[in-house]
Amino acid sequence: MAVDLIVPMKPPHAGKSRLRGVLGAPDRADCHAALVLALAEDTVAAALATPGVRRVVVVSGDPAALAVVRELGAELLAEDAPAGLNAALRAGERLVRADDPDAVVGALQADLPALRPAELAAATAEAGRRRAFAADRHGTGTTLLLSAPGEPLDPRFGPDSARDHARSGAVALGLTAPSLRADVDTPADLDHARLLGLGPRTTAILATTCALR
Ligand SMILES: Nc1nc2c(ncn2[C@@H]2O[C@H](COP(=O)(O)OP(=O)(O)OP(=O)(O)O)[C@@H](O)[C@H]2O)c(=O)[nH]1
Ligand SMILES: C=C(OP(=O)(O)O)C(=O)O
Repeated sequence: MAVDLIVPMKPPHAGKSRLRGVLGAPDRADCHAALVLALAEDTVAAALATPGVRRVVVVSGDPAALAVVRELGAELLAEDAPAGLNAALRAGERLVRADDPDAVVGALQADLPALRPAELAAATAEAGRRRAFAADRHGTGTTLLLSAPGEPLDPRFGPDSARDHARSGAVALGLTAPSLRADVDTPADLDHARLLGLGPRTTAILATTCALR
């Protein structure tokens, strides 16, 4: 069954605060924003390359970031005023359901730079027609939430979202899929994703533009 994915993305200079200073000198805000954008680009590129993924809609309030992911082939939904992650996801869900009320809608985090299309495809296959989620490698956060066909996504991202998605009735996916579970919030997460194999854009930022400190 085809899946329409919503990818929420804060303006790169504002997002991923726990990674601030990991690149360049501590005051290199441009390095930080470039890294956050590269994480999202690699995530979006992998999602677009995944069999069974029909649409990838990026929701953001940052026009420059949206222009970059449009080049990759993503659709865009501009966020007028920041209303939070779950509100951004619900806006994306309304957009895709207007075209196909029976769609399977998914929320995919924008910080999965090691994501492999085969692992994302395996996750959607395991979900089948059930509302389901993939917890992050720590077991506390959520990297992917899928709706049942035509049913509400009901996103509950935030602290301990894996617990909240399970309590709300979503099925916890059991597949290993390490690249799908490797979201990057901290320098340790970035090291972990490097071991799995980063996508080309994040690799380039680390290698050329802003060397690791
Ligand atoms: N469009 C949109 N995306 C959001 C919003 N809040 C968070 N996100 C995105 O949701 C995803 C998960 O959020 P977090 O992992 O907490 O990322 P973050 O807020 O950038 O990170 P920290 O500053 O370290 O907490 C990231 O891809 C964010 O860019 C929001 O208000 N709007
Ligand atoms: C908001 C979330 O992301 P993170 O844990 O990466 O901050 C979440 O997992 O629900």
